[in-house]
Amino acid sequence: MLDVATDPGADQGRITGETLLDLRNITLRFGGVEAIKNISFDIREGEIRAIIGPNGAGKSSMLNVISGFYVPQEGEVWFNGSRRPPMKPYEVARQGIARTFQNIALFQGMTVLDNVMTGRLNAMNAGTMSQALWFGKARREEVENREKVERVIDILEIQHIRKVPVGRLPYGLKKRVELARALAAEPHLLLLDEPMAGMNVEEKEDMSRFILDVNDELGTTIALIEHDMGVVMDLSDRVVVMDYGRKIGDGSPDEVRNNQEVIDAYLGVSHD
Ligand SMILES: Nc1ncnc2c1ncn2[C@@H]1O[C@H](COP(=O)(O)OP(=O)(O)OP(=O)(O)O)[C@@H](O)[C@H]1O
Repeated sequence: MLDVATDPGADQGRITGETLLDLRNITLRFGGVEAIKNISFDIREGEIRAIIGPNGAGKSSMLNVISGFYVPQEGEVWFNGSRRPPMKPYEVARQGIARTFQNIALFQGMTVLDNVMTGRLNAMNAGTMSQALWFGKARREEVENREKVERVIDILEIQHIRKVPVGRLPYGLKKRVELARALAAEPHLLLLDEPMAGMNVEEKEDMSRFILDVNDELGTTIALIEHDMGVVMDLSDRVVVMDYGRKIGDGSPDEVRNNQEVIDAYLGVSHD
């Protein structure tokens, strides 16, 4: 049994598990620009991990390394205890890493339910022929897919809009549908790129609550980039801070809040 006092993953009274993702000495360059400079940090099973830093710090680049959109020139990515070879983003997704984007990327003309169902495409295995004939494995899979999608719809409280085309929804709800679609894939690790960007206070509160519910009820490990410091400090178990491609802080929200280099580079400047 895990012990809060002795378990290395216990931060601020919350127990998190073994290392799920381990980034070791990652360096990423775009021509002459070094977007990530020799950065190492890990993400533990079950935690909410924030990546913060001023504009241009390299946060999105880091998320893109994790999701396989960029392959770093140097360093190693370890996932679930194995070193990950260079992979295409769809292969990374199959390994159980899902993401949302800064700008909403949904099918605007399709209903909420259909959009969320597209999140399960990777998980569908039955052959085209049996799907066409609608029997056996394909039928069982369809029922199972619907059940999983319904659970996500339930947790994110979007039942009332399931038949509504996404294009007709307000911004905050669209972001929630995007979260639902990523979750429909049942990821081990969910990457959220600025999930609160462009939201009003009420929408941010809702989204924070849903992120906590997802982490709590589905046990999903979450890594997120976020600019709103109040949200970051409230939600996260641990925070990594980047500045000009370097890591300048890493620890609990309290540790990061009191780190002088972080205060100088970021918090002290724009978030007094
Ligand atoms: N595809 C690319 N080609 C060339 N340079 C890039 C590319 N993507 C990012 N960069 C550069 O890498 C650096 C880090 O950018 P990145 O977008 O990762 O920062 P960020 O912390 O996510 O910034 P923001 O908070 O503004 O989104 C910047 O100097 C940026 O101009």
